[in-house]
Amino acid sequence: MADDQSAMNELHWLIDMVQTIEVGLVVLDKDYNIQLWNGFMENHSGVSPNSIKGKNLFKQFDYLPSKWLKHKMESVFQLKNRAFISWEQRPFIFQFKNYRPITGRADFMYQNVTLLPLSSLTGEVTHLSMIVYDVTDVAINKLQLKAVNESLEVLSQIDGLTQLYNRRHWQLCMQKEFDRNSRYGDETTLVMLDIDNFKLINDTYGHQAGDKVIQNVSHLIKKSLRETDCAGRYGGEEFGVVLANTPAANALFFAERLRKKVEQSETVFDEQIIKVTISIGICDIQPEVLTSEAWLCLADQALYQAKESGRNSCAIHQHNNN
Ligand SMILES: Nc1nc2c(ncn2[C@@H]2O[C@H](COP(=O)(O)OP(=O)(O)OP(=O)(O)O)[C@@H](O)[C@H]2O)c(=O)[nH]1
Repeated sequence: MADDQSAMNELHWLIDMVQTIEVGLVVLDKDYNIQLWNGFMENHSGVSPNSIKGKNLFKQFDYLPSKWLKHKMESVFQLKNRAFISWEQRPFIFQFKNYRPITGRADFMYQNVTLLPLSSLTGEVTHLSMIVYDVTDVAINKLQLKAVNESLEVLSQIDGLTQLYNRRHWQLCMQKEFDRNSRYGDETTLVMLDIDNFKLINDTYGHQAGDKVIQNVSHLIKKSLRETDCAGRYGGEEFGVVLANTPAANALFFAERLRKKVEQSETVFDEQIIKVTISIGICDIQPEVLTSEAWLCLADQALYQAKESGRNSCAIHQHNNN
């Protein structure tokens, strides 16, 4: 008798907690009919448990991304696994207003949602539970930080993906070297390089894999530099390196070393090994090169030549006086 009383108490407490907890709890049957709708869901939707019990979730909330969400729910039923939906994937599932004072600027409640299979006494998954977490504070903080970082990054000289100089800053750097060369006649060489058949990498492995390849090549470039060299990401998968105090013949050593390093390296993405090669164009400054733009153009022509000769190779621009 005492045990019964205690069990009843426990059940009562549990029900009380389910109703008052600051987390949304919904139980659905296999036809997506609502079997449980706790106090959190009632408070934020304005719909009471009594009025919604037995109703179809997707008919009741026609804004829900039904195809996508049903697909996720189906997999929970079939695989008997949990599924998670992060606010970064979709800011919210339920359109609830945000009432939090600190993050008052958010128009809606950001949510993380867990889908949980619920088994019957026979072990069969007959229902699933949606657990809805209000993560507005975390999301707003993260978004604000991201916005600040983004504006700082735009202002800075560094390319976000590769951590090399961005195009704008690299071009300034190249211009400075060109001017210095005009004044002091130092030997300076420009090296332009480009990942071969990069479109194919993106098409085969996806853009994220492509980004990782770009990062890997950038890393190898960085490791090959001396302190006085200046490397930047000129375009998507094209890079420029200004080698100060280096004649073209020596730049070829640098270029060949880098070409081989890239050829031998591997980028691992999603357990797949991706191998790439690069083509390289080299151009030093001779009297006929009158501007930094012309210098860049000649190095680019040499790069084109390297591509034409079958890729994975280096080409030096031959000046008319040579
Ligand atoms: N993943 C990724 N791809 C990029 C980025 N920037 C540019 N690309 C892609 O790089 C590819 C460059 O392709 P193309 O210019 O045709 O050259 P390619 O396929 O490398 O061929 P070759 O240069 O002739 O060897 C394009 O598909 C761009 O979309 C980036 O930041 N990340």
